Amino acid sequence: MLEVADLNAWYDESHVLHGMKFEVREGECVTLLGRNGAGKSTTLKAIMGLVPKRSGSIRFRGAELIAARPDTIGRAGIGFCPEDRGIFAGLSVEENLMLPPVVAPGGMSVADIHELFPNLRERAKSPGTKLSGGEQQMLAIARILRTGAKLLLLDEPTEGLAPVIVQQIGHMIAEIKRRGFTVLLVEQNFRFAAKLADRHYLVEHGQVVDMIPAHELAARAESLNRRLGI
Ligand SMILES: Nc1ncnc2c1ncn2[C@@H]1O[C@H](COP(=O)(O)OP(=O)(O)OP(=O)(O)O)[C@@H](O)[C@H]1O
Repeated sequence: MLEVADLNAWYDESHVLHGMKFEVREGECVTLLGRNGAGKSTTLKAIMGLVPKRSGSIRFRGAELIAARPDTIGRAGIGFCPEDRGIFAGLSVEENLMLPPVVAPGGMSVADIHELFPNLRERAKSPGTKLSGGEQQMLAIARILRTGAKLLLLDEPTEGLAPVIVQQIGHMIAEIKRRGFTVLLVEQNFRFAAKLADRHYLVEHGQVVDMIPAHELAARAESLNRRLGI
């Protein structure tokens, strides 16, 4: 579904991604793991066309997106949930939910979203400012599901959340996957990622240095923890 090859990215003079290469198949949940500053968030931004300069190849469902603008990339069916979640504080939950345009058929209905995220139904009229971190995260994911995007890029969805909320987010991502969405997840919380993902890519210094299928994770956990600095 998504094939990234020889992806380079720069912030002004700073060369941050050095030939990233990985793929995500339809229906998979795949993670990018790595230490702080390894280039995981930049990889998601580069896929969305949100870095000042990038080169290489990003193929999504066969179409080359390396030269495409962010709006074209969104309309192609890729939804991005940034680390800061991007909730508009002055808008209600309902307004935030309805904000992104529908890009393709097959998105979830508001009723389906409310079934999956009951908190959002209860908080429909609340302003974005009144939401907890967990509710903001749910809203940020939920509003992508409405658009018909089939590939979700999630940047550290568990960051700063209490363990019980992290567990809820985990159940939601598993359910999203069960419903046929494909997920590319950036995570520092290795335990969380381990339960959800089919495969993991280890990122160091802007490159993929290893790929670990879920079934090899237990056997390789010790060396992986060392490399992640856990
Ligand atoms: N807007 C920016 N301008 C300049 N340099 C940046 C910018 N954003 C990130 N960087 C640099 O790019 C490198 C990769 O950062 P990135 O955020 O992609 O890493 P990461 O693996 O996601 O880590 P983290 O978990 O800390 O976000 C780091 O050296 C970082 O300082």
